[in-house]
Amino acid sequence: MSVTYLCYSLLGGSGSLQFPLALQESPGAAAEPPPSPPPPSLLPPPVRLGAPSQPPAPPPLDNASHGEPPESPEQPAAPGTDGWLPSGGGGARDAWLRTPLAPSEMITAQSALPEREAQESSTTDEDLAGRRAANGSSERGGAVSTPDYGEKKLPQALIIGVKKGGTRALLEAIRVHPDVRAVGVEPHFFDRNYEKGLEWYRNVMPKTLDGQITMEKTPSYFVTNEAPKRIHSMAKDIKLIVVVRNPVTRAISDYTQTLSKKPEIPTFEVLAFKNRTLGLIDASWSAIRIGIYALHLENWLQYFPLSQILFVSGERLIVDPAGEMAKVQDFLGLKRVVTEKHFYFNKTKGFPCLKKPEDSSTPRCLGKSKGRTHPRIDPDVIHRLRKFYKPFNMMFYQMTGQDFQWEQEEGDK
Ligand SMILES: Nc1ncnc2c1ncn2[C@@H]1O[C@H](COP(=O)(O)OS(=O)(=O)O)[C@@H](OP(=O)(O)O)[C@H]1O
Repeated sequence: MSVTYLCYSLLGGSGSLQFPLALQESPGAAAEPPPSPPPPSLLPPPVRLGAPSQPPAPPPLDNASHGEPPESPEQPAAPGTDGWLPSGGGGARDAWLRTPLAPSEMITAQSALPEREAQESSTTDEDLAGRRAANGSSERGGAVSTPDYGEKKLPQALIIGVKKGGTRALLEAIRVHPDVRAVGVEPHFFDRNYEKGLEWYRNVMPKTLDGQITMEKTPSYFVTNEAPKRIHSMAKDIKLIVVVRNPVTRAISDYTQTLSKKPEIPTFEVLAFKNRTLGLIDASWSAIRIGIYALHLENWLQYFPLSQILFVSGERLIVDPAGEMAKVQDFLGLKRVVTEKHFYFNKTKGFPCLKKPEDSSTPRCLGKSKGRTHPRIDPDVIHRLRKFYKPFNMMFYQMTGQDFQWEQEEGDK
C-alpha cells in the first residue's frame, strides 16, 4: 500500500490541507531521482490533511492558526562575522554543558554563552550578537581551540530531522569525533536561506582538513518539500541522518517548546483535535504533522536511495548513546572513536552527558531546553494519538526496514 493511499484512507475526511508532498508509489529506493518532477497528470491528487492552505514548507500559518508563535526567525550570522565559528566550527564542548542543576558544577560567564546556544534548536542573530558582545570573536567559551586552517567545504553529511528528535544530542556527540567538523547553529539553508546561494552556504561551514567530514543539522529539512531536490542538486551522494522519536512524545515535546515561549497558547488537548467529540485529529497542526514520518520520507525517497539515509532512534540515543553513535560512525565511514567512554548518565539532568574531555575539567550536558519537563497530557488524548499514528508508524517501519517499537511503549513522557 502506498503512503498516499494510506493517507487518503486515514485522513481523507479530516480536513482539507493540500499536503505539499508529491506522493507516488515508490518502487523502493530510487537510485537516481527524476530529472524533473513527474508530470502533474501522473501524480495522485494531494493528500488532505487539515486546514485549507497549501504551504510549501512547515507552515507558520499552522502555528498561527493555533495561537502559537511562528517559528523563531532563526538566521545564522553572516559568514565571516565575529562569533560565527571563526575557528572552524568549534567542538562538542560548545554545546554540551555542565548541567546547571549540579551544585558542584557552577557555570561561569564563559560557559554560560554556549549554554544559550544549546538551549534552542537554532541560534538567532540576537543570540550571536549577544555572544559576540560578551565573548569577543570567539564562541568557544574557553574550550581548547581548533587550529583555523583547512578549507571550507560543502557538507558531506546532514542531520535533516526530526525536530525534537534528539538532533542536538547527536550533533554534539558526533562533533567529538576528530574527523568531523560541524556548524553549531542551524544554517537553514535548504529551507529559509536557499536564495543566498551555495557560496554563502559553504562560507557558513567550518574549515576542514583532508579526510574530515563537514556536517550541519537543521531538523526542519525533513519536512521541507523542496529540501530533497535542493540537497540532491548540491550533492547526490550526500549522507542523510534522521533522528526519529515516538511521534506522540515528539508532538508533546514540540508543544512544550512552544509553550515555553508562549505560555498563553491553548492546551495540547485543544490543539490536537479538529473535533474532539468526533475524535478528529488535527493533522494540519505542525506538532502533529511532523510526526507523520512515512509521508515525509516518501518525498526523500524520490531523490535518495534508502542506503543513503540513516535513521537513528531518539529513544536509544538516550538509553544507549554509544550504541547509536556506533551506527552513525559506521554510516559515515568513520572509525568508532566516540564510544561508551565518552558518555555518562547524569542523574540530575536525567540524560546522558558527555564526559569531560581530556583537556578540560568540565563534563557537558545539553542546556535547559533539552530535556524539558512535559506538561501532563490527558491519557485519552495520548491514546487517540497513538491510534492515529499507528498505521503511519507501521508504514514507516516497512519503508525503513526498522521497527522503532513505538507501539510497545507504555506511556509517553
Ligand atoms: N543527551 C541528551 N540530553 C538532553 N536531551 C536529549 C539528549 N538526548 C536526547 N535528548 C532529547 O532531545 C530532545 C530535543 O531534540 P532536538 O535537539 O532535536 O530539538 S530541536 O529540534 O533541535 O529543538 C529533547 O526533548 P525534550 O525532552 O522533549 O526536551 C530530549 O528528550
